[in-house]
Amino acid sequence: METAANAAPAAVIVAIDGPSGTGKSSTSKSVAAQLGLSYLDTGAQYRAITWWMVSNGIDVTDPSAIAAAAGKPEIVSGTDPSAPTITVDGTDVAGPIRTQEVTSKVSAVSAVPEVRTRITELQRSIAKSAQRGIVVEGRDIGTTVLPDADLKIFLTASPEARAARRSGELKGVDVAATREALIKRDAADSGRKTSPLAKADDAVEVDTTELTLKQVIECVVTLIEEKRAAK
Ligand SMILES: Nc1ncnc2c1ncn2[C@@H]1O[C@H](COP(=O)(O)OP(=O)(O)O)[C@@H](O)[C@H]1O
Ligand SMILES: Nc1ccn([C@@H]2O[C@H](COP(=O)(O)OP(=O)(O)O)[C@@H](O)[C@H]2O)c(=O)n1
Repeated sequence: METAANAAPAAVIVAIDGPSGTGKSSTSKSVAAQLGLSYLDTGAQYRAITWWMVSNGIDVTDPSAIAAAAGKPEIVSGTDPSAPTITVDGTDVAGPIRTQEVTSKVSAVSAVPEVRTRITELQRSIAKSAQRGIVVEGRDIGTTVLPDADLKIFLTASPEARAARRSGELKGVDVAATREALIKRDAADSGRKTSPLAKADDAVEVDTTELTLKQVIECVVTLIEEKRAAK
């Protein structure tokens, strides 16, 4: 039998939200790997359902067509932070979900309430089954998906820093065009009626503009360790 002295630490649920390019994915993966937690990229799930809609000829400018199809694809997320996976109906879509086409259409699909209800249920069930705890990153995790999370972080950074980071990844893509596309997507994600991108009242805001990725990771690990110690 385990005693209090050698018992495994209690499962910890961490929500990391914020706009594109603030460092959510890199921070969440690294923190989860360091602390032995699971990891869930909820943006990848919205991208996956968008990829399926586009691939199946659904008109993504028509919310009723999106709503009618929202229950059809089966989306499965692998939660190992060192090798996260995403499949749709058994097909690995990790590459196709990152195309410009999917990126430009994902905000319209993710704004449809039927899509959000379905994906939110999936996210809650994944978080519940993570025995050691999980880091979940997205836009509405602290506000809507996991309002009882042990720790909520809201990452921000200037549009210039975010655009420079993103265009550094997408080789050859212009920084100014990337900045405009990011600002447009932020506005759509923040302005939608159902669970918009927003900071939860009890989230810790971290501005990453002037921080290195290593500093952001250290900051989040420290906050989690403080929460665990207080549990
Ligand atoms: N603090 C930081 N300083 C510099 N580059 C960063 C920082 N945080 C993340 N990056 C880089 O910016 C890019 C976008 O980061 P990512 O974690 O994918 O952001 P998000 O998930 O919020 O969109 C990646 O190439 C990542 O390595
Ligand atoms: N919890 C979430 C996560 C993502 N999303 C949507 O999914 C899109 C892609 O999210 P992402 O995290 O992959 O975006 P990037 O930060 O990689 O650019 C966002 O622009 C939102 O429209 C959402 O609505 N809710």
